[in-house]
Amino acid sequence: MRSSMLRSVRTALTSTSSFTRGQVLRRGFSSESVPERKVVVLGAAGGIGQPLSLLMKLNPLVSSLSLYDIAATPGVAADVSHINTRSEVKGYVGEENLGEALKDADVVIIPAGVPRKPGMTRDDLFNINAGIVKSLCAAIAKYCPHAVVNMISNPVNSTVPIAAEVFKKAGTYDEKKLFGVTTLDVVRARTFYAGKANVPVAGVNVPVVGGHAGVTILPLFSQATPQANLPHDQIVALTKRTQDGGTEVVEAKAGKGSATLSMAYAGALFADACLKGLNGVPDVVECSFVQSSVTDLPFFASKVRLGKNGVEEVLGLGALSDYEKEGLEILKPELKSSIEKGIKFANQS
Ligand SMILES: NC(=O)C1=CN([C@@H]2O[C@H](COP(=O)(O)OP(=O)(O)OC[C@H]3O[C@@H](n4cnc5c(N)ncnc54)[C@H](O)[C@@H]3O)[C@@H](O)[C@H]2O)C=CC1
Ligand SMILES: O=C([O-])CC(=O)C(=O)O
Repeated sequence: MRSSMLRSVRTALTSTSSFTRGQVLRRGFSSESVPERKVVVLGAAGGIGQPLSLLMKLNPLVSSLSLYDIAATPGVAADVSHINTRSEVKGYVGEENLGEALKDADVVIIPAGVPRKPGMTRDDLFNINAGIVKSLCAAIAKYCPHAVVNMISNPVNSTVPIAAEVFKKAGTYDEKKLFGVTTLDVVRARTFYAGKANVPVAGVNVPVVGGHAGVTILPLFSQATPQANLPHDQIVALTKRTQDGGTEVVEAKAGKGSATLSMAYAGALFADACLKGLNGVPDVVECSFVQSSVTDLPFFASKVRLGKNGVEEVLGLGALSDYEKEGLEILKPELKSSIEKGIKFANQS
């Protein structure tokens, strides 16, 4: 999956046409049948939004790219629109244009909201971001109720349940189409594991389950491929580093925000997987925070098979090590209360 996306990016950068015949054939489409797909980025002028918009402009599966923010989108859209790839780019600014931005969307990616500063938890963002997400989701329910939604705004453990409640109230909720983006946890786990195991990172995979904050992030290194049989103390250190990956970046940025570039990469990877699923590409599997019955919690991140309707199958956790079993029990109370906080907020007003 990753190599095919890199191929897509490379092709986009080197081709004057939107995508090559070879690429179209590799994806199993005739050039006539590559579907039109509209992708919307809400918060497109932000730290994540800008590089994510760039990466989506490089994705040959996108035919229409709609960039929305409360400020500065015309500049970002004008800039990105000059890139000679398939999609047509439009920029929208201000709430009065949100409906037009969203209309006919296939995939809506939401990196709108404030990022952390050192000393803050993701939950400290709740007060501001919950309201932003709630109003954006109300607009999605109104203008593109059938779109796949990729929620990046933190705290993901609460913003996804908020989105679900907003959609339920509007009568548009489809649990197959709502995803919390936890791909950055997987990206980090792969990178850190490859470093410790001393294996080429391109071939590494590590499922990451649970949620997207601190101990709720549970990387399953016992299922990492290739297997490296790392000693327990190294697994513990890798787990902790993956859980604290976001904080590592927040501290290094020293007040200038949180992960943006790696998040844009991860967000583009996940949106690409959703588009492939919508287009009927088989065996597209990514970890994501979705409505789930894998545990007793109503939302949970695990491997998900993506298809033409969004979630095709939520996959189980597989065999866990004792350390991972313990981690699963530790994460449940925090994840439960973050989910409940989101549900309560959405139903308050
Ligand atoms: N899921 C994940 O793995 C990750 C999530 N994040 C989260 O992503 C969010 C965005 O982070 P950054 O891009 O660094 O922040 P940023 O502050 O650079 O950008 C946020 C953008 O959202 C826009 N915005 C605010 N209210 C809006 C509204 N009502 N409608 C549309 N746009 C609106 C702002 O104008 C700004 O351009 C944060 O909540 C952050 O915590 C960040 C990294 C990883
Ligand atoms: O740490 C943060 O606040 C941003 C984030 O979610 C991440 O980088 O994983």
